[in-house]
Amino acid sequence: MAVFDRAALAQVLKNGVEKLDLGLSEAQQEKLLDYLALLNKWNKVYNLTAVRDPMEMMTLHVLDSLAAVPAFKDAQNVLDVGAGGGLPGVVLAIARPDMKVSMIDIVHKKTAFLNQVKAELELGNVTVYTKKVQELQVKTPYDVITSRAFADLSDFVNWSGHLLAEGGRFIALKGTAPAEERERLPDPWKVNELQPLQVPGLDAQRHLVFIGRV
Ligand SMILES: C[S@@+](CC[C@H](N)C(=O)[O-])C[C@H]1O[C@@H](n2cnc3c(N)ncnc32)[C@H](O)[C@@H]1O
Repeated sequence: MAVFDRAALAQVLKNGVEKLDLGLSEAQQEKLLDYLALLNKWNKVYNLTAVRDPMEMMTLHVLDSLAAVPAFKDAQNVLDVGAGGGLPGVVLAIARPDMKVSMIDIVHKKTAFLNQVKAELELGNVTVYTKKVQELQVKTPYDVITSRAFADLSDFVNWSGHLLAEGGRFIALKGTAPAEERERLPDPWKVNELQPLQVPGLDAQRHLVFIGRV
């Protein structure tokens, strides 16, 4: 089993943060490492991700989510749908402590983990829900709703559209984002932008799909 080499992981994180020009403090980078340590520990029992090697988790999960952070520049109140082990929600919450981040998942053991992360890392900007997103009702709608590896784009907007504020937008983190999936969005939704992402240390396609009301 691969060991959790914190010093080596810290170096890869530092290089990635510099490449992405995110300007995260040392304290934020330490929190990201603490999160990875928790994900690695709980994964052995809770099966939160199929990725088992901490160094792969750093690139495939943490840096992958960090690459999306600049897209949330103007966001104040974000929902991560199907957050699973906290990707991208926990990473966003650490990178942007000024932004409220809610995460929702139907699987109780995943949200138990997210609540544990919230408590241990003292993430006061995080809220966790255990239910189907279709059943979530909130007083204040979200200005950005995001997801990563969640569902087909049509299901994503159909199931969570009632939670998006007027003038808000969806940001889906996707691998290739096939044109066919982008083109058959139901009314009133349309893709406004498809932005390729470069994840440090990852030689694979990544895209952000921005969706808004027509
Ligand atoms: C493939 S995982 C992705 C997890 C995480 N976003 C990531 O990138 O690692 C999809 C997650 O969506 C959750 N999910 C599926 N249907 C859902 C629904 N209707 N409402 C909320 N969560 C849902 C699943 O339990 C699962 O944790």
